Amino acid sequence: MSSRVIPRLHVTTRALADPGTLFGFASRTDPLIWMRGGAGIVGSGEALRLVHTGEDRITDLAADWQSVAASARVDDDVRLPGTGLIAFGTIAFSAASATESVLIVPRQIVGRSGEHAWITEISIDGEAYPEGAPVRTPLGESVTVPLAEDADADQRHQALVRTALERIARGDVAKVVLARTLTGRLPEGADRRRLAADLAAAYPQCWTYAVDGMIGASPETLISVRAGSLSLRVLAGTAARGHGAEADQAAADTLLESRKDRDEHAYAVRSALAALGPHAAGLHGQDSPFTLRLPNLWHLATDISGRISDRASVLDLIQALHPTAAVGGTPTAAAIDLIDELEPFDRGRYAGPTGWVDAHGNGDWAIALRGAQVDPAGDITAYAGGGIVAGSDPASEFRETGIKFRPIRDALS
Ligand SMILES: C=C(O[C@H]1C=CC=C(C(=O)O)[C@@H]1O)C(=O)O
Repeated sequence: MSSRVIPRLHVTTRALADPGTLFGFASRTDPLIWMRGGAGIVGSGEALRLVHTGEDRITDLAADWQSVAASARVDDDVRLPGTGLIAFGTIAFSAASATESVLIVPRQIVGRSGEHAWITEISIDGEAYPEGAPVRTPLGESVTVPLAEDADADQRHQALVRTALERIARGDVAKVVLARTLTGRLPEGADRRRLAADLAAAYPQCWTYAVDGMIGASPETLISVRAGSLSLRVLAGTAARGHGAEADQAAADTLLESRKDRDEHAYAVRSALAALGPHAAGLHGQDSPFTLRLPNLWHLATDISGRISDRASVLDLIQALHPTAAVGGTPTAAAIDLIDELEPFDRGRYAGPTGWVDAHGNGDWAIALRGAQVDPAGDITAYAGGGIVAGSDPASEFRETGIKFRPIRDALS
């Protein structure tokens, strides 16, 4: 499906005195946010929206973006990651999804990184240039929204996991990631920035994202690109935090020694390395995973970095990587077929790529986990899943999804 005609954008970035926290510069109803540890970018307004669906959604967005970048006039006084022409993106997990994959160029972006802060203004060529100072509005109150699940959600998820285990035993797949949903509704007028701000406060080590209603705090870096270098953090394998320091350390140690979790993790690392191989040189990661501590859980994690060998942009690398076995499975095509067969819902942007891209093909993208899609009317669908491999236990898998819902549940309570 194709986007509309590409307009010529005029982009100006200039340095800004310390703007304080950034959330207040985003729009209340449709915030564009990408933050981690107090640094990041927030956008308001919409200069351009590129939209695609289907099998070629990522390559089509990448091609459109190249045209936008090639024709834009950019005056960038700051020249840091996140300055100049930027689009925020959220991409549907599945080629079969009815949900749109989008790149959105805001009218205004306010950003900060360390000591530096900046404002970027974007106009469509020929238009009067937008005026000066960024406008911050106070964040609305947190809201309490119960997220509902069906009475038999536990039994249903366990039945799915058992079916997946049968298919694994039969040799159809070695790993498949299965998810479930919770639903709720934001009260009218609720400030969506508040949800993102609460997630960022509770999970400062995660990427807090908000793009086209997809809002969450993801620990998993799908891919970061900076001037020819790439890096990513692969996560797969999960354990609940223990109560008390000793039990907590024991939980991490058990996770690190768990054969089942190590297998689950290895599939995800292998799929990322295989996807990046044709585009990268000097790829390296740890020989064995480390345990990543988050407020709600432990993950097995591997950091990978390398150099881009073929001038691929961050969007090209997303096309190569998505879906990794952290959210799809192994082998990829058979796992995606199994997900389509077993999960009774369209994943939308859940487990899809979300992040930002600049005019040079740099950017940071996470896998859209630990979040929810909030539609314009306020309907919320939250998603969480887990990797199933030989040896997975259906009851534990259900509990694991419960732990992964905590960020969004807590932010709404
Ligand atoms: C699929 C999810 O998490 C993935 C990322 C980290 C650990 C995972 C796991 O242990 O199953 C999943 O692969 C999710 O949060 O919905």
